[in-house]
Amino acid sequence: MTENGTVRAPAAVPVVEVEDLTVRVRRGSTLLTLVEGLSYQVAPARSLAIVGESGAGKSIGIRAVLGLLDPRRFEVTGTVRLAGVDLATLPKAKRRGLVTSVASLVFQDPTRSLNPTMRVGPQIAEAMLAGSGRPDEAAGEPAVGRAEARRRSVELMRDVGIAAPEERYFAYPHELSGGMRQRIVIAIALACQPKVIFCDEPTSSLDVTTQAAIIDLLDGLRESRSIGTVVVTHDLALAASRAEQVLVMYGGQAVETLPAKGIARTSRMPYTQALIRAVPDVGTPGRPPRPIEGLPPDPRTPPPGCAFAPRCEHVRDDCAEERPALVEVSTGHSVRCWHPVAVTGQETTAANLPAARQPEVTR
Ligand SMILES: Nc1ncnc2c1ncn2[C@@H]1O[C@H](COP(=O)(O)OP(=O)(O)OP(=O)(O)O)[C@@H](O)[C@H]1O
Repeated sequence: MTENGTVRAPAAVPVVEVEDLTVRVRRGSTLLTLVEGLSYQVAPARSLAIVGESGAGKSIGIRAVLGLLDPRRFEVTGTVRLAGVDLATLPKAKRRGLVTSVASLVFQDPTRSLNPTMRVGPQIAEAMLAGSGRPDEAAGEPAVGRAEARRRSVELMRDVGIAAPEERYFAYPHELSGGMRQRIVIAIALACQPKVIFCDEPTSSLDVTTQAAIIDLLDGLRESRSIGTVVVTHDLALAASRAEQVLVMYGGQAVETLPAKGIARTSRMPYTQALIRAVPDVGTPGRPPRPIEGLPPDPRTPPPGCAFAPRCEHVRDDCAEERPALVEVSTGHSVRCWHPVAVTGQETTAANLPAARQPEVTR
């Protein structure tokens, strides 16, 4: 209740909340850390892009959230809440059901997600008929029957921009273009009426025009169906132009998280700035992209201090000594860096950070 007596609408429950997610893989008698202390949340109809070079831990991170990693090989710790439910509080059997009813995953390569021997429409209907694809059951209504699943699948095909869906329902995947196949994959992802869709490089196997069309489609669905999206991508330009919040990963950790708007001006982490400089800027032909020199850290030999220090052009002696913590520098903007860089290229002293949030010393 507010001071003038009006009732304030409750804040929407995030569709996904990840807290302190750490993933280790067993290698012989040792455990290698692939993702460490990852935290983020996404509200309904909001979008987060997770960006970073190959091997940063983006894909392993989302697979861990969705419980897709083999527990015999991977050790996953931390908290994952989907639509407000902490997965750890559910018995194993119910956990899978909740994940599949709340979250969907769209992979990079649609040909690998689709069954090549099955017509595309029935693949959507199958997803709907699977246990999680019975949205009416929760409301006490009967489960979807085959005829209804087929009718809804045709509707979904239309919703994802497939023309003449009644005919294409019977097409095999190889009879469709790459963009059409990815639309089918998105229709399958929608079949369970998810609250959040995770997309792992959803457009990198497609040509540029089709990429834009697929991203437009995902944006439209996010708004019209109030679905949260988490998009994993190498493409910082894509992330910055289409997501609301960007989380930059390096060496298995979040190194900067910030609003996407104006990221080129607002970023404070030298790694994010290096990623921005590596993007070809078609608007300024005189300024060629600058690839980041050197290689990301190997999880077998993690550096003792800041993981980016060996490649950072702003590195100082103390950077390689201890690992910096992720520190909030303004609302919605956190940086893991001992000497965050200001927009002008000048380094910010730790004294410029809020006193209670000085980078912690973690050994
Ligand atoms: N199945 C696996 N078993 C063991 N280690 C793995 C496995 N999959 C990935 N890794 C390791 O985990 C780390 C993170 O990989 P991940 O695929 O999450 O990176 P990424 O940021 O998604 O990169 P890319 O964009 O190339 O997919 C890498 O060091 C990788 O070698």
